[in-house]
Amino acid sequence: MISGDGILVVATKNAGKVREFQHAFAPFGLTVKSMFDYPELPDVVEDGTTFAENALKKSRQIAEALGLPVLADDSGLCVDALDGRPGVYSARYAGEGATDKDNNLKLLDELERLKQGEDTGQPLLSTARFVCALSLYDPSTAAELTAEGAVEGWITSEPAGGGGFGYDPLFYLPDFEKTMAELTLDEKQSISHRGKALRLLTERLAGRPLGSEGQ
Ligand SMILES: O=c1nc[nH]c2c1ncn2[C@H]1C[C@H](O)[C@@H](COP(=O)(O)OP(=O)(O)OP(=O)(O)O)O1
Ligand SMILES: [Mg+2]
Repeated sequence: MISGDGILVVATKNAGKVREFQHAFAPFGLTVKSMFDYPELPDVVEDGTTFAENALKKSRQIAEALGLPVLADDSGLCVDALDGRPGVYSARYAGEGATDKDNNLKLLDELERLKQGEDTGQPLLSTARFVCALSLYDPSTAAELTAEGAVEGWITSEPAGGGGFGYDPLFYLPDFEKTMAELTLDEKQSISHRGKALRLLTERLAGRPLGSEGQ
């Protein structure tokens, strides 16, 4: 068990992530708490150069502050036509404090600009992938468990869907003929970067329980 009392703390201030983690952990009888439940804790500065580095920084800082095992997620969108940007800067692509809408507008603007005004009549602008790094850190042993997942898709100039969060309305999945924002929570979890990383993490957790190093 992760914390023994049916509570799992996730070091996030993203309501969309909280919803997805709650959905994923409900079948395990775990209630998810997030940084919305601990407003007194200071923000973690995400100055790592990789998703994994930032995820560890978030899980370790919050776990040490609370004295509990903590899960953190660092994720983002890597767009091929932009050489992998915005990547680890996805949340602040349009600047510090940017909203999802600001970031989506900036992404479409940059990709349209690359076409230099040429109208191809083609809504799919570039291949892209969502990447998610998870870190579960146990402050009592300093043990860290990690997992990464990715999902491939296309950036579309025709946003669609009211589900999900972040760049989901612009992320088109050819197999579904839908954007990520048009999927249900279950569907998104079954194919998403976060869903894949979570399944890997829970497999690794089962194989090597936290708090019992060396087994
Ligand atoms: O499933 C996703 N669907 C759409 N967009 C997504 C997804 N997963 C990450 N993203 C985007 C949102 C944000 O622009 C950035 C994450 O940044 P990231 O720093 O990991 O999260 P955050 O600052 O929103 O919350 P927090 O750090 O408190 O967990 O990538
Ligand atoms: Mg963040």
